Amino acid sequence: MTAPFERIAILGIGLIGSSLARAIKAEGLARSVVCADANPEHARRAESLGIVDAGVTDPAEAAAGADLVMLCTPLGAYAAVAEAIGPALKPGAIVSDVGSVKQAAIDAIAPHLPAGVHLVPGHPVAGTEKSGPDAGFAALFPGRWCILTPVPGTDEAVTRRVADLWRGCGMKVERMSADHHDRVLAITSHLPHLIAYTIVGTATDLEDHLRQEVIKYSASGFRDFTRIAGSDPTMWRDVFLNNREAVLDCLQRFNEDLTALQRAIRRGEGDVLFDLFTRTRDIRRGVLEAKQA
Ligand SMILES: NC(=O)C1=CN([C@@H]2O[C@H](COP(=O)(O)OP(=O)(O)OC[C@H]3O[C@@H](n4cnc5c(N)ncnc54)[C@H](O)[C@@H]3O)[C@@H](O)[C@H]2O)C=CC1
Ligand SMILES: O=C(O)C(=O)Cc1ccc(O)cc1
Repeated sequence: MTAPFERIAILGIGLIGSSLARAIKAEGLARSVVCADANPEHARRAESLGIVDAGVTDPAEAAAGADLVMLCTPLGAYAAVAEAIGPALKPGAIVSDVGSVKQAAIDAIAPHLPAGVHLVPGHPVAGTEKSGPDAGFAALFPGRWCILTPVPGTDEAVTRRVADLWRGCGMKVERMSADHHDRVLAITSHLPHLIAYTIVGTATDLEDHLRQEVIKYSASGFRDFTRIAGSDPTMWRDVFLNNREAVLDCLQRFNEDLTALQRAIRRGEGDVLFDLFTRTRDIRRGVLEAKQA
């Protein structure tokens, strides 16, 4: 059977890039997979793991001749990477990405693409708190959602090729506007990370003797927060800088709700707490049911 792609170039071979490379190899989705990474050790490591056919540091070298170029770097590197690869892209090439914010991704990439090159932004909503090429695994994707945010007017056949790539990795694919994606992810992913960073930071700032106790008696609730707060600082700095408005909007609502809870506790309004906790428990049950479906 012929592979759907001749040559896929993955730019940034960290957690997501290397997971994708592994899945492409495992499922035979391309005849060759190459990567470029600004960190030469990551490019070499990907080669020695056998998950790419060649690993280089120059993104233009990797992108030259590729029919699909997938940006898998932190969002803050997108504009420079897109500028570097623009002149090397072959006519008809598809440029896509995996970034956690979509409107900023489009704004950073689109101006650097020559006419005749297609842009299909995407976001596999699957990940972990780990980073780098050794952290990746092909089983990251099956059963999870991948959201594509093509701009109106994008060639339907091209969008379908990218959707089929992610389906080939085992993902379910959905399409929406970049703006809608960014609002949804602000509340479901970005705010939870901000809260985890904050609570772990607050615990760290406690006086010395209390901090030791926090680590020693860390119950599972706090441990879960430390997992999320252990996520890559560069990646998450870039997420917040690139989804500023939607995150600030969620944060505003969150602060108001937190203040209401604070008042209920101060006033001893147990019914307010009980009602909220009952509603949130129903949501948790719904999440578990959706996972099993
Ligand atoms: N970590 C996660 O759970 C998820 C991350 N994403 C998105 O995937 C992208 C990558 O994230 P991860 O794989 O987690 O990060 P990572 O830190 O594991 O990998 C990023 C890779 O990009 C390389 N890199 C950095 N700047 C570069 C540049 N200018 N040129 C070439 N390579 C460069 C780094 O050396 C590293 O190997 C981000 O845009 C993030 O928003 C999407 C879904 C889940
Ligand atoms: O590790 C976790 O709990 C995550 O939430 C992973 C994750 C991080 C960023 C994304 O854009 C998508 C998924």
